[in-house]
Amino acid sequence: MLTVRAPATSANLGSGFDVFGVALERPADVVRLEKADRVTIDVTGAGSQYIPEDPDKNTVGAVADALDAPARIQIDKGVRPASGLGSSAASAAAAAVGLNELYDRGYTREELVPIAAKGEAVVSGDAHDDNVAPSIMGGFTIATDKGVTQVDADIPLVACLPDIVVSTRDARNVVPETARVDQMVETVGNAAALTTGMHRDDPELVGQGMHDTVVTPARAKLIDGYEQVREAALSAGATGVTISGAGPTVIAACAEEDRRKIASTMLDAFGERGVDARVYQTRIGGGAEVF
Ligand SMILES: Nc1ncnc2c1ncn2[C@@H]1O[C@H](COP(=O)(O)OP(=O)(O)OP(=O)(O)O)[C@@H](O)[C@H]1O
Ligand SMILES: N[C@@H](CCO)C(=O)O
Repeated sequence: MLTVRAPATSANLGSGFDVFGVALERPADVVRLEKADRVTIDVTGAGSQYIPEDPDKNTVGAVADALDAPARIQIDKGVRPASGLGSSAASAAAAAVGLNELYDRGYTREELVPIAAKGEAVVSGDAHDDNVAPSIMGGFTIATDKGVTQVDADIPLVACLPDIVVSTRDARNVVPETARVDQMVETVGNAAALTTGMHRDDPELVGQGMHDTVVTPARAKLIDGYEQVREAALSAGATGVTISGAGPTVIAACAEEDRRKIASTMLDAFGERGVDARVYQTRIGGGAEVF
């Protein structure tokens, strides 16, 4: 029996749509795996009532298939599904890391990323690497079709999850099909600033680089109160605010000393719109751990 803790993640970070991701120190999924003749899945914890236990419909089933590694898999969800915090990816990442070890398959962490992404294809129709990469490798990741570049980074973050459900599938349907050249120029500048900020552990530069005028405004319409929460976080000292993954979580980068105030301000701003929310005071953390 193996136990794996795989962290929640935040993909996109504004300027890095479908490319950037960070591992969060908390929350996380905890997955227990044991060799078996066939794949069985039990799910408990946050939002478990909405998560299928059928191996053909759960992200971990696709990973077990890809690794030819049947197992009894118990998932304790720390990350609510359809949250924008890489819920489905955290389970897939934990299964990939755990089954690789349980069956001694010998893949490196980077090689496990496309295997875990097969789980993401089950739920969103596309195999994105931008959540599974940081959940497996930790830190800040740049996932492209050439592979994954990983940097250990230390940036304080606030992730505020409203009681709204936005599925990745729905959020992808509102992504514009085209962008103007001036928006492309701005995005390149922001993505470069963010990447440099991650190398320097600089929350100002990371926050500046989270600005995005292409995908985020289209998706913000799916999140009641997004603009108010963003404004509130910025006025409380956040260096940058954007939608986490496909939403509805709103994520803010900040200096350590402002984190608590930003967290309560974001909760209040959702509350003023009549939207219940919960908040995680977190930071960029490590990848999946095996116990
Ligand atoms: N192991 C799993 N954990 C969580 N959700 C799962 C799992 N397996 C299948 N699902 C399904 O995946 C869907 C949630 O995935 P989705 O990609 O929409 O959200 P997310 O992973 O929280 O967000 P994002 O990818 O935007 O960060 C739900 O329909 C859920 O039932
Ligand atoms: N990059 C993906 C992350 C969610 O899987 C998106 O924003 O749609």
